[in-house]
Amino acid sequence: MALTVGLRPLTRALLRPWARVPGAALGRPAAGSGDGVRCFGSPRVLVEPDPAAGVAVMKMRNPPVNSLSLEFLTELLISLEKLENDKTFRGIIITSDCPGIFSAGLDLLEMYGRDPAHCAEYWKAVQELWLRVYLSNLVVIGAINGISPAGGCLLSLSCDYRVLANNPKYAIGLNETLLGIIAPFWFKDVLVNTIGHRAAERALQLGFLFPPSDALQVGIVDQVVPEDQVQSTARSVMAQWLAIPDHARQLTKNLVRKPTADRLLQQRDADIQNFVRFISRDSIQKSLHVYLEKLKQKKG
Ligand SMILES: CCCCC/C=C\C/C=C\CCC/C=C/C(=O)SCCNC(=O)CCNC(=O)[C@H](O)C(C)(C)COP(=O)(O)OP(=O)(O)OC[C@H]1O[C@@H](n2cnc3c(N)ncnc32)[C@H](O)[C@@H]1OP(=O)(O)O
Repeated sequence: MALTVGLRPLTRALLRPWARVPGAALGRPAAGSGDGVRCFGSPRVLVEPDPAAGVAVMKMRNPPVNSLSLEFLTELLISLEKLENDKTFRGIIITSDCPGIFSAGLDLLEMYGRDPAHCAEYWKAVQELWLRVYLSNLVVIGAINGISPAGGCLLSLSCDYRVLANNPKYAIGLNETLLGIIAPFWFKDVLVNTIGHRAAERALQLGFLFPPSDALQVGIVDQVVPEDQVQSTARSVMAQWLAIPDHARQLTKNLVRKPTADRLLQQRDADIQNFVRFISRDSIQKSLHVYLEKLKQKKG
C-alpha cells in the first residue's frame, strides 16, 4: 500500500526512528526468536521480531496510558512502515507495555488549547495510522491487555482479530460522547462493520465501554481469555491466519476493507478541516477542559 506518512519533515526529523531501545539493545533476544535476533524500535514502540515465524510483536510504551500523542503516532507509523516493507514479516501483534492500559486513545492534550495548524497536523497523523493499520497487508492481531477507549478502540477495531484479557477493570468502546465530542464517520464506519448498525448506534450515542463479557457478546472483540493467555492466544490465532496464502488473504482483505477506507481517502482534507473547525469551537474546548479536570480530580 503506497501511503505517505504525511507528517511535517520537522516532526520526523525530531524522532530517531529505529533508535536502539535501551535495555532491549543490550542483548535481550526477542521471545522465541533464537540467538542473534534482537528487539528494536523507537523510544515509545518496542518491536520484538520472530523472523522464523514471520511475526513481530509491537509493544506500545508511552506511559502512563499510551495516549496517542503526535510523537507516539509518528513512531507507530514508522514501525509499521518498516515492518510492512520487510519481507521477513507476514504478521504483527499489537499489544501494550503499560500495565492495565492498552491505549487511552487520542491524546487530549493534542486537541486542547492547540492552534488550528497543530490540530490539522495531529488529525492527519491519526488518519494515517488508521489507514496504515486498517489496510495493512500484514495480518494484524490485537492482544488487548488493558482498557481501550475511543482511539484505543479504533486501533483495536482496525486489527484483523482481537483478543481481550478477561479482567473486569478492562473495557473497550467508542466513548467519545462521554467527553462531549463525537466519533468521526470513519470511526463509526469501522464499528458498524464490526458489530452491526443497531448495536453501533446504541454504543456510539451512549458512549458504551464494554467490559470483557459484553465486548465478546456484542462482537467488538473476537475472543476473551485469561490475562496470562492473551499473548499465547494471539500467537496461536496468528498461526491460523498465516496458514492462508498471503496473496489470497491480502486481496480478500482489500476487497472487504477498501470501500470503508475509500470513504476517508476521498475526502481526507475535508475531514481534517471538519475536525479542526469542530475541535476549535469554544463549547468543545470547554467540554475537553471539564473532562481533563475530571481525570485530574479522580486522582484525589
Ligand atoms: C458536525 C461536524 C462534525 C465534524 C467531526 C469531525 C471530527 C470529530 C471530532 C473529534 C474526534 C475526536 C475523537 C477522539 C478520540 C479519543 O480517543 S479521545 C480520548 C478518549 N480517552 C478517554 O476517554 C480515556 C481517558 N482516560 C482515562 O479514562 C484514564 O486515564 C484511564 C485510561 C482509565 C487510566 O486511568 P488511570 O490508570 O487511573 O490513570 P489516570 O487517569 O490517572 O491518567 C494518568 C495520566 O494520563 C492522563 N491521561 C489519561 N488519558 C489521557 C488521554 N486520552 N490524553 C491525554 N492524557 C490522558 C491523565 O490526565 C493523567 O495525567 P496526569 O498524571 O494527571 O498529568
